[in-house]
Amino acid sequence: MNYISTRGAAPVLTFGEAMMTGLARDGGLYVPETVPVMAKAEIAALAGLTYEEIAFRVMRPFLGDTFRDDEFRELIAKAYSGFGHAARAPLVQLGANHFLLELFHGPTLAFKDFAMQLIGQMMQAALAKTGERITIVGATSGDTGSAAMEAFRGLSNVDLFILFPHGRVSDVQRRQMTTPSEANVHALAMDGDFDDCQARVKDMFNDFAFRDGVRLAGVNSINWARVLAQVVYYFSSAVSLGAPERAVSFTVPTGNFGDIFAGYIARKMGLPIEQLVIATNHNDILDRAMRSGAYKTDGVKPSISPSMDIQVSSNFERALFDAYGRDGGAVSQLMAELKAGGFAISQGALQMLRGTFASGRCSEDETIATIRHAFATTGEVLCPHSAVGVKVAGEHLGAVPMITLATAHPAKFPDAVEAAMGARPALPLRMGDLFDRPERMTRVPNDLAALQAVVRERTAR
Ligand SMILES: Cc1ncc(COP(=O)(O)O)c(C=O)c1O
Ligand SMILES: N[C@@H](CCOP(=O)(O)O)C(=O)O
Repeated sequence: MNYISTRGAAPVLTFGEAMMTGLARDGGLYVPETVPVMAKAEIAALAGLTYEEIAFRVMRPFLGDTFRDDEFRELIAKAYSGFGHAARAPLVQLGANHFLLELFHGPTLAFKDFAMQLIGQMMQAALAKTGERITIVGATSGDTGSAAMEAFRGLSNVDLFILFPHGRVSDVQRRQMTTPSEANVHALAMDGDFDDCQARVKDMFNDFAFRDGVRLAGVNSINWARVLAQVVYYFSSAVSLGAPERAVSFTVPTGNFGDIFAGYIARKMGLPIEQLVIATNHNDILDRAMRSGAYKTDGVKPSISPSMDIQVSSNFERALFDAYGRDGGAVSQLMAELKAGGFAISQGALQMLRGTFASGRCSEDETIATIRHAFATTGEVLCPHSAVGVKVAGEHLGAVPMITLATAHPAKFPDAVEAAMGARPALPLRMGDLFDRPERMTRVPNDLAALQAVVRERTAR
């Protein structure tokens, strides 16, 4: 299985190489050259299997010979052993034909744990074979960072730096990143918004002297392995509702487009998905682009669903690559225009995107109202991101079951939940002392050279 860049000018890599490389050297994102298709009988055979076994069967065809089968099974087992629910990703019913996929039972209470716990295991296994030491730099609007800290803290061959927008993540998210005491993890509170953090991470990858000097790797969803691990729960939830005999639809709270792109891959693999609905908060660039055909940034607006406060939606590039007939030159041109503020999607590409994704947006007031309504009618306490999904899903219900992804635990965002319900959800017992632990973080400017200096200084030995 080969991996190629969305900009068409980087070396073709294996799965293992793409995982350790992160951003392609031409600035693009790696995607599989071809997507393996599962036969209907193979999908049907997933029903009733453990989450771990489904994960093995769904991901195995993408891996080539990076891991032996027994080794990969063991990595999967270790990755999900710390989850607080036997089903890993349980479904609960919200309405007649509407289900919620709870993706927040991992160690840091967000869907990021599904991929981050596995990539942590896979990277450790790969590094143990080569004896290498790497530096991971990641950008976060709150959840990727905490999940990465949990997955990589204490490892002797990894230094992890997480850039988060200062003052724009919830207190729980910040503390999840600033309270790990292990010396190999570093929380950097940067001036700016998430888009700035993500842009600086990509700048570091595009500075080859720096990149090669510190042996830079990435665990944002620029890393294909992150997207791949997220494909699994589309399969596990769909088969439990009758796929492949019965089609299902998904609504996905969306920011960086990684999670919904995983759904797109599941559909290409043969999973019968009727609708794939993008749900945005008031940072609605994706919804606007789908409606108007113009992808134009207009500044990140803080919201009560802060993890989705994103305008430059990294993985949209992967969808554009397919929408433009896998023309890397065309994608490079669009990304150059994006740096200057935006681009117009061609008619042909727009037609493909509209045929593939539906979309909707949810205002701040609607988010609050949805949390309140879901609790009153079902007893389910939604986090604000999941509420964005539930509200938009409500506009797309049809004959087939709709599955809305619940991407984080409500206790990560107690202020929004309290505003809706008048009560603050409690953190799980194992995290009960989060607010008593000492914090450790470094304030950094939105400046590439200054950030590189911090990374170099702390990785020098
Ligand atoms: C809680 C939560 N919901 C939704 C999203 C959006 O996911 P994606 O960036 O994959 O679109 C994020 C951030 O990624 C998140 O942390
Ligand atoms: N919402 C994310 C933003 C980064 O997304 P990623 O999937 O590319 O890592 C976060 O919580 O950090």
